[in-house]
Amino acid sequence: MSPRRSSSDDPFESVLRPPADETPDQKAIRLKAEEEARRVSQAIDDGIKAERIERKKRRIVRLLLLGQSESGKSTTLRQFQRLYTPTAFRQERILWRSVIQLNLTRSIRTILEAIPSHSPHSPHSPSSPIHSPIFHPSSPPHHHRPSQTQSYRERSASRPSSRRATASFSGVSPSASSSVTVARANGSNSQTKSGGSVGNQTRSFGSGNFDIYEEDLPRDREEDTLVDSYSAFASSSAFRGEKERITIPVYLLEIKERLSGPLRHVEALLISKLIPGSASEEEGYGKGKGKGLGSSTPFLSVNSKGKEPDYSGTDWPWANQEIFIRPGTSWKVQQQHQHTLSLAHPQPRLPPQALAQITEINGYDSHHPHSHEHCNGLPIPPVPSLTNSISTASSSPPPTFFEKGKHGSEGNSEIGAALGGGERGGGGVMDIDAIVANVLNRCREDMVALWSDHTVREVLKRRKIRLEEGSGFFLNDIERITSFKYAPSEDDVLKARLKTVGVAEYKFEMETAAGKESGTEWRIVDVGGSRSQRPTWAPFFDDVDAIIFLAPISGFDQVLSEDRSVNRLEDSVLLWKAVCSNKLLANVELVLFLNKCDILEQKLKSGIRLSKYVRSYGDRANDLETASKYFRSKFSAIQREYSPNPRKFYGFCTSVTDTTTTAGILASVRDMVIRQHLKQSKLL
Ligand SMILES: Nc1nc2c(ncn2[C@@H]2O[C@H](COP(=O)(O)OP(=O)(O)OP(=O)(O)O)[C@@H](O)[C@H]2O)c(=O)[nH]1
Ligand SMILES: [Mg+2]
Repeated sequence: MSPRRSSSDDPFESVLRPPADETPDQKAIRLKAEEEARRVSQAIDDGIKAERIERKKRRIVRLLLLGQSESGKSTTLRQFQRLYTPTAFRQERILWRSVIQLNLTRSIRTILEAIPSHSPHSPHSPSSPIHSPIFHPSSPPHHHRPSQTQSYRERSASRPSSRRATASFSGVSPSASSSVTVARANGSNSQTKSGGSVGNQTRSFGSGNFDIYEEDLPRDREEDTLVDSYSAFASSSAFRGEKERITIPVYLLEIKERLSGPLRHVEALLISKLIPGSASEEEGYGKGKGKGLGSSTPFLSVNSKGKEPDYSGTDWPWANQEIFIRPGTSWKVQQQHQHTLSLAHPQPRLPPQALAQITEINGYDSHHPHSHEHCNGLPIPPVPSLTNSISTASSSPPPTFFEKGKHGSEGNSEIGAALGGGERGGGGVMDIDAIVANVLNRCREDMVALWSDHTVREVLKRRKIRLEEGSGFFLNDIERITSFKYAPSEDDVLKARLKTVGVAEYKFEMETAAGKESGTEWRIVDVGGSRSQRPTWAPFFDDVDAIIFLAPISGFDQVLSEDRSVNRLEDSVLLWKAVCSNKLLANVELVLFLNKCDILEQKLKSGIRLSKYVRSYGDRANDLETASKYFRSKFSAIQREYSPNPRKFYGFCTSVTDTTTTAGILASVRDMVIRQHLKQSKLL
């Protein structure tokens, strides 16, 4: 085949070919024009290159934080802030108080919901509230062991035998060399409520790399049966041993009744404060779809008429939903505004530099279906200014919650009046912070009693609710957090949980010596990690210098809260594969944080065997060191196998809530990223 014929296959050739009858003059003109076109094209290329070099000279480093929801991305961001912009971090600390109060309130609510309520046959049904003559909140409840008890029997139903389950995940080919096998065992007491429990799975799942063993019954169904089947008056005084009856003392029912209303009210206030026009993310299941937060919120109902809010039933809009903040809502700015309005607790204004750190990426957000003006597809009416609308008698002494010996639902009425203020009259203004602090302080004793009660611990254990391992755990700090003077510590801010939805880029003008020396401006991009959020990541893959990928390896026995059919560890591995194999990221440095090692260690020490969930772990020692080494080698093998170009493996075992260890790791990451950045600048 002649070259001429071959080139005639090119559709451009006939167009670009010089005319056969071209004169020498015409040829000279054509060549000149072509030369000029080449010069222009070269100038454009040079311009682009110069711009890149200029940007690199300015040393703007862009770091992307990736990983599943609750993996620790935002916590890592906060660690960067703590280390490199300490002044702003210190000044922002107070703004986290509401988040921490909300985390605590929700943990208590989880406990309250775990305690069985009144039996339909019990005289302690809601229509006949408990008035125990021997109970007084000022005395520690555990000093009283009322003879009258309620109990429930754990169902001793036989469970189906182990069955091996497999299913394939699209886009990821199984690989023997990087395989991790995850198995699940029966009744292993190894699930946390907040992360979703493996035991809730009703269907099999897995991939070539993950073989999941499903042996449990669906947890929710089992628990419902547990609660429904208790008998009103058990004769046993305490426990009859494992798998037997637990008696629920009356004082616990009283605490439950006293706390439920006020805490829901506090929750409503805090949510309204953090996200006026609150929205709930429309994902996962078992979540209250179609319910907007409008004028029928408990807060508004108590506020407008001073009557007691109705917290019962399923109308509670946030009952099963995690609260999130969209970057576009600038909750810190919002809170700052509310603090400025506050009369009871005025706060200093944040310096503009602290506020300017939050860069909103509105162009992206505005296309997102979960815009903050909508809740589950329904428009949300604007929420009136809360600070101005809560009226109470600030000049009169604080209302006494328990001092008049009121119990049960009357306690709720009183606190409702204290909160709503309609009945109390008075012309003062009490801000949300003051009301929340007041209510939490008054609930303090009950909350402490609840969390320290061994019946409660047993109920939680039976229900496989492990709050200690979940996000936003503050139950060991109730006294401190419910004090009127409570101001969050650095550790508190790092432990606080606030879900991210959307994408936000944070600019770091380094305050510290280390940062200044490098002369580098850092831009850290934090993304939402839940499944519905992941399509938002790709637009940020362009022009990124490094990625910190967080894989919470403690999640080997948990499932995703947004999809309870997916094991957390399996999800992390699949995500890691996707990131490693992404062509856009082929030349990006990847840093892996095998995170939540502290929780992993706790789990292993408590006797949970990793090999029950990860079959390929085999008979290795069930300790942190061996487990983290094992995970490191697995993740490293995946990177090696899936990366389009060879790249170095940077893997760290982390607990990003721990300030000391994380400081060293972030310093190494920073140095490595800067070194790579400089190298690339020189290459340009
Ligand atoms: N004990 C412990 N808790 C951690 C660790 N890392 C993060 N957490 C906590 O886990 C919770 C979730 O962390 P986040 O940083 O909010 O998770 P995220 O990846 O940003 O999650 P999304 O915003 O939903 O994508 C927070 O309460 C953190 O304090 C860790 O290493 N150990
Ligand atoms: Mg986050």
